[in-house]
Amino acid sequence: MTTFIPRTTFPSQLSLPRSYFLGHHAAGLSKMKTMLSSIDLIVECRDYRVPLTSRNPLFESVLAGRERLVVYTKRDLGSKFRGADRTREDIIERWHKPHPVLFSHDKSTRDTKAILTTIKSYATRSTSLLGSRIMVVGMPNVGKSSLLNALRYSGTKRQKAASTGAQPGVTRKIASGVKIVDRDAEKGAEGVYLVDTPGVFVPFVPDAEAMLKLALVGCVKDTIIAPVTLADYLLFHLNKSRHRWELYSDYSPPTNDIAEMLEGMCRKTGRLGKGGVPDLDAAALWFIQKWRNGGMGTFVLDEVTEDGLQNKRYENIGTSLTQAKARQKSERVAKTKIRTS
Ligand SMILES: Nc1nc2c(ncn2[C@@H]2O[C@H](COP(=O)(O)OP(=O)(O)OP(=O)(O)O)[C@@H](O)[C@H]2O)c(=O)[nH]1
Repeated sequence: MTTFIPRTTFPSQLSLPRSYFLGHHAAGLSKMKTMLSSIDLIVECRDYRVPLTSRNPLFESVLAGRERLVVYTKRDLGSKFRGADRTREDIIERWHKPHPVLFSHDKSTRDTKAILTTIKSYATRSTSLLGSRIMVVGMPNVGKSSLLNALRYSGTKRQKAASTGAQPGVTRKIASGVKIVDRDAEKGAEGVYLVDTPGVFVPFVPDAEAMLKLALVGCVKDTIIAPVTLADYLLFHLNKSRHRWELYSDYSPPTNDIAEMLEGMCRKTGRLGKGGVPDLDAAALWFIQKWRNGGMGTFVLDEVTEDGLQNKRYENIGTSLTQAKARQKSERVAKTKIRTS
């Protein structure tokens, strides 16, 4: 029997779109900027599975000058159980020292309480008689509204106030503040309000693999990148992960060939078109969704190393739409040259 050797690199994707900076992202960001003077703290959400790639430098440049608390969301999807990946979390904490960072699973009372306690400690420094206002920002679909709902329930026992959804772009406008801590007249403490904002994508993603990661975790609509390409990228990671191929062993033998795996999946799950032809796109979407829901292993897509964040800071990430357009144009020209040479 031949030994299966997983791929160590993913084929380069020259024609992959690298931008998803929509009108409501730009509008939301400029509105956030105008609101800064009334905000005491920014809670910036990043996805636990892509702690480096889901950092949006726009939040640091456009929303500079406010205290910031970084929360790594969807911890349950990147870590087998709470505390299982303590080393990784220690490294992430060191990236941000001396500032605190927190990790969250929106269904974990313990995680939510820890975030609420930290937020309250910032809120006590506010001198406003109207209470303290906190703005939650982050890439699309990273879990901002879910965090808001969890904090509201934990702090006030009130039911959810923000809509959530599996695709990005559910929140399109900046809402008015939602109360997450009631006013306490006896202690003389004013209420704490959380302002939900629309997810904002980076104007330009420097490398194609970063775009694949962001699409896989759901920051980009599923119509932007071909599902089979995305499923192939997931298979690449699955084969490299500690789970290896056990998680898809119902559908195919260990493989680096996405068509072979998806065909097996189509046959097993009945995703067949006319004449029994496997519907690879449908199977690819199902496979991706299953992973996003935690049913295809929990692992992270970014490599977490001590100098990871430091190295990322110097990467040429586009910070303006003009820059993004210029980069896209030069890439188009380069591609045309390759095609015609
Ligand atoms: N497993 C898991 N899923 C989560 C968690 N937090 C949020 N989600 C799910 O992720 C999806 C996106 O959550 P939202 O709260 O709508 O994300 P958002 O950042 O507000 O999205 P935008 O409207 O695009 O800005 C939803 O399907 C949530 O149920 C988490 O901690 N764990």
